[in-house]
Amino acid sequence: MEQKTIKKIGVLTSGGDAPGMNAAIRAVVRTALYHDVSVIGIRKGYNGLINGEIKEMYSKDVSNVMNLGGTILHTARCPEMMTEEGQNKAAAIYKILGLDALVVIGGDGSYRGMAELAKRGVNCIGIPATIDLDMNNTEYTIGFDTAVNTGMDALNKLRDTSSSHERCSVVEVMGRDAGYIAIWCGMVGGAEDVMFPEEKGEVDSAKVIQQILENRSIGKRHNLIVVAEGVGGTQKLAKEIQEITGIQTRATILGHLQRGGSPTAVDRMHASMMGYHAVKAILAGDQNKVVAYNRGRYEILDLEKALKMEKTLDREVYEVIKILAI
Ligand SMILES: Nc1ncnc2c1ncn2[C@@H]1O[C@H](COP(=O)(O)OP(=O)(O)OP(=O)(O)O)[C@@H](O)[C@H]1O
Ligand SMILES: O=P(O)(O)OC[C@H]1O[C@](O)(CO)[C@@H](O)[C@@H]1O
Ligand SMILES: [Mg+2]
Repeated sequence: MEQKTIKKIGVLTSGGDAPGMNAAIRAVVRTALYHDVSVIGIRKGYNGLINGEIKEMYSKDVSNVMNLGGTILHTARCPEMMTEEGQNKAAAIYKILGLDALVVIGGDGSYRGMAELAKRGVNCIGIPATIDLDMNNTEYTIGFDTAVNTGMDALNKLRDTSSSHERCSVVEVMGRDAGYIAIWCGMVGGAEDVMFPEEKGEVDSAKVIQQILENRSIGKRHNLIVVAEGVGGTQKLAKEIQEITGIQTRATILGHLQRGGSPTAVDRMHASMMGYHAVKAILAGDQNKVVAYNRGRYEILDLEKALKMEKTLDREVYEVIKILAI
């Protein structure tokens, strides 16, 4: 079959913003322009596609963005894209714009949106970007490293004050459905315990309180507990710890702080390489693929297969956190 010449592609960012998205946009735009392919930037994720909020992008549009958090294309959660009507509209606009491919930079939900578009004749290429790291087909997602470094920095600061007052500090990090940020922050911040959504029935405040008391009995003068957003009840847990143990306890919810900030070198590197590989895949004639990073290499996987892959949170890290916390 004769390969179609690629002349014009679209790019959008979708779901929660993630530090490094701008570096990925830059790489997509500049790799495409280098190969004489024009690029249409679509604003506010799938919303912008449905409403035709677009702008042609030139090299200068991605100058000085590598170091910026957030996304210069803006992003959104788009309820309309969850409906057939919205999906049909998005696919129709893609065709009206005369795009040969659409690069979607986003998380697992954004990939599910891509699968709907693929069914309607849109050639989608995904770049994994979410601070949550909860994508089954790739060992890395853009934004995770920056978010964990932000969490670590906060834990360092909270350690200063909680050790000075000999208090317990309960810190809530992001992750509604996934505990990767919590587990990593727990390890690199030296927490005594971590509560994460994948524990399901096992999330147990009595166990955490028991651990705090044991650690105090062996001479620890302060405590640091990390809770993932998906577990919730952080304020309540802090109150319970204080009431039962008599130890002054403070709760801190880091919230959206973890989504912002200048991307780390790790995020800039992955974003640049993934953006480059996405465009190279389009030029090679690939249809409905995603870029992934596994076993130290960048890969191009089938979108359908990628969505069916499974990944489980590595509990070994959690076990090590517990061993190192004594
Ligand atoms: N099943 C689906 N069908 C069609 N579109 C979807 C589907 N799931 C999600 N989307 C679209 O993708 C958008 C982004 O998804 P979501 O809000 O889950 O964020 P994400 O891409 O997983 O990123 P993050 O988790 O980092 O915020 C949704 O707002 C919606 O427009
Ligand atoms: O910004 P929103 O829409 O409140 O979403 C928050 C969610 O987004 C994430 O930050 C991922 O982007 C999750 O960790 C969090 O649960
Ligand atoms: Mg997600």
